[in-house]
Amino acid sequence: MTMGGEEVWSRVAEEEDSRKVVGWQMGGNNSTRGLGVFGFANSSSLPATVASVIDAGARRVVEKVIGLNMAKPSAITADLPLVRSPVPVVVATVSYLAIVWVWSSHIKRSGLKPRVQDPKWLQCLIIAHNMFLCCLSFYLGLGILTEARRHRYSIWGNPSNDEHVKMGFYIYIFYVSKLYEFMDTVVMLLKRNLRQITYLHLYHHASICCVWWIIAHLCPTGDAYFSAAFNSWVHVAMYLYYLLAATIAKDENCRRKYLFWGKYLTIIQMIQFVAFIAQAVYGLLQPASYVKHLPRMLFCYSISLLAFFSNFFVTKYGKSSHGRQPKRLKAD
Ligand SMILES: CC(C)(COP(=O)(O)OP(=O)(O)OC[C@H]1O[C@@H](n2cnc3c(N)ncnc32)[C@H](O)[C@@H]1OP(=O)(O)O)[C@@H](O)C(=O)NCCC(=O)NCCSC(=O)CC(=O)O
Repeated sequence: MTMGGEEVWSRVAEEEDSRKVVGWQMGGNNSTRGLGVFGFANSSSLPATVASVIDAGARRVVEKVIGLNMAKPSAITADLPLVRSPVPVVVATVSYLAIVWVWSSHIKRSGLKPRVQDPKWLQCLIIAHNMFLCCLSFYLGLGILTEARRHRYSIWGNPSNDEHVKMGFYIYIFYVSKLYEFMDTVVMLLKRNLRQITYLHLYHHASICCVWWIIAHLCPTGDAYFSAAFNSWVHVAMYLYYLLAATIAKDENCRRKYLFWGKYLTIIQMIQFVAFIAQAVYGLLQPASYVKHLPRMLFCYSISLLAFFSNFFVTKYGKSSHGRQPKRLKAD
């Protein structure tokens, strides 16, 4: 029996499709994953091969290291851009670190000093960026608390619930905003403020979006509300601080007068991490209350951030009473 031309083409297309599907499906066993990779290699699509390897690798890390079950994504966010697969967040994070490394090395090598006066366009950019994040954080902080109240959430111990669609939407936006926050580092680089690009800053910015990808992907409701709401309100204050810092005159008296509260802001940030640690301990003691193994991740992550911020606090505010680093003397 012979096949007609159309039938042959549809067979070929089906095989091609199934090879791609195998490449993206990570629920299968090791041999099917391998097949997926070879499938892409055969169709000579290098980016797709790389993407499938990243996808498989990231899911494996989350499953093996954190112990989460990646086979059960949340129905609310399963098909939303930047959540469906870990590839965008991994690529964005690696590119972010690479760009920061190249750009800051260039600043160092060229001997460029921090700007004494920002040009107008940079001032406008920084003001717009901080205003945007301050308003977005306010919107998210208010929206998440309103939803939590509507669904009668307790402070902790709220299981994930795919019927809380609006809460899932807020957590999704919160996750995407963590990717946008890479702009903070761009601001530091444009100002050539290398003193601000610390291990704390890079660790925080590079890891937080991966942590929130996991939450947005698996459980964007229930107890996720607590950290998202708390952090949003902290960020309202933080971006107000940066907004003020970017608009006031750069002399020491002005900073002392208007930015003295930066120290208290850092303390509030540390209280925030202590609250997350307490929430994680509660989750570890009540394992049925949220997603299994997630409290363990939250615990380790919050401890690491608390350690970084404690070090920042001692370094920045320990030596001087008003919390400024040594003044810059020369213009670039
Ligand atoms: C007081 C803090 C909020 C900020 O500490 P800093 O050392 O950065 O503060 P600073 O006084 O030097 O900041 C003033 C300088 O920042 C510039 N600036 C303005 N807008 C900015 C922005 N969006 N991002 C980065 N810098 C910005 C100003 O123009 C000014 O430059 P110039 O000096 O030239 O005039 C602190 O508590 C803190 O967060 N420290 C960690 C540093 C960090 O990376 N924070 C953000 C992510 S951590 C985070 O977000 C944790 C959390 O989730 O709570």
